[in-house]
Amino acid sequence: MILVVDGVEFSYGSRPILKDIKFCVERGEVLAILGNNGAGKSTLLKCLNRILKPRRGTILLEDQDLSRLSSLEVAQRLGYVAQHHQVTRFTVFDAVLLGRRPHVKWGLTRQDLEVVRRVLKLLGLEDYALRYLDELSGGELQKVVIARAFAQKPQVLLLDEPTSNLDLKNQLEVLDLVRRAVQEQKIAAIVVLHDLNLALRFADKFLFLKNHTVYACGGKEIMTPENIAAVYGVPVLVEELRGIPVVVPL
Ligand SMILES: Nc1ncnc2c1ncn2[C@@H]1O[C@H](COP(=O)(O)OP(=O)(O)OP(=O)(O)O)[C@@H](O)[C@H]1O
Repeated sequence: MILVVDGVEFSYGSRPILKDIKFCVERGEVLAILGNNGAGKSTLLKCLNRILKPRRGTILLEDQDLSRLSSLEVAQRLGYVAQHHQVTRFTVFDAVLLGRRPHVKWGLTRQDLEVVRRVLKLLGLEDYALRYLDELSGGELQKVVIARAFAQKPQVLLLDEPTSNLDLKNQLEVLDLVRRAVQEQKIAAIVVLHDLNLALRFADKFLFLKNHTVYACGGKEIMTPENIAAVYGVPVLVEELRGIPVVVPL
């Protein structure tokens, strides 16, 4: 297991948001975190990246207690893409280069620049390298922050709604790149998604959050009409279309 979460609890002030959260992720796996607006998905990702400190519970990253790692180790090993992005007057190249910062010792190496070039190419951003972030569209910016997380070469990618600003082609491309990176580099990705069909297409494992806790966690077998209706309050059909399961609201 690359990540084991056991009994995590978190409150904003006296308001409990996460209770007894338990799940694990293996190398080579993409886990989709699913649930209603306000269910606590982003809060959970922030606990996993140590932006927030759980009140209780343990998070093990490759058998090491996350709370005992240095900030540098956290930055080297966990790549986090937030739901909202700050726009700075950086070029795309420099913004992606920032992903290498946790790995830089004395100065940038040729290898760091090469990683950035490769990632820009992978995401189809080569022609944007010298453009400024505040001159990009929402979708272009989203690809840049994903590129930065890729350049970081983390052990676990934590992506909060990475496709929310992307058109259909880019949604499929970006999630396919995440999936390939996870398989090829034997890392893991934990992705918050609202689109159940994208989740079914790209994730290996699914975690439903409901009433502050894990309602269900497992493989495709948990993506049943009963579970989806219970979590989202919407009756649905789950049918196979050319071998791909598709969720259709009724
Ligand atoms: N900084 C904060 N202070 C207090 N409450 C917060 C804070 N951030 C989030 N919350 C509350 O915690 C709950 C969970 O929020 P969170 O953003 O984790 O939900 P989410 O499942 O990611 O939602 P969405 O799907 O809408 O993005 C919500 O009720 C939200 O209002």
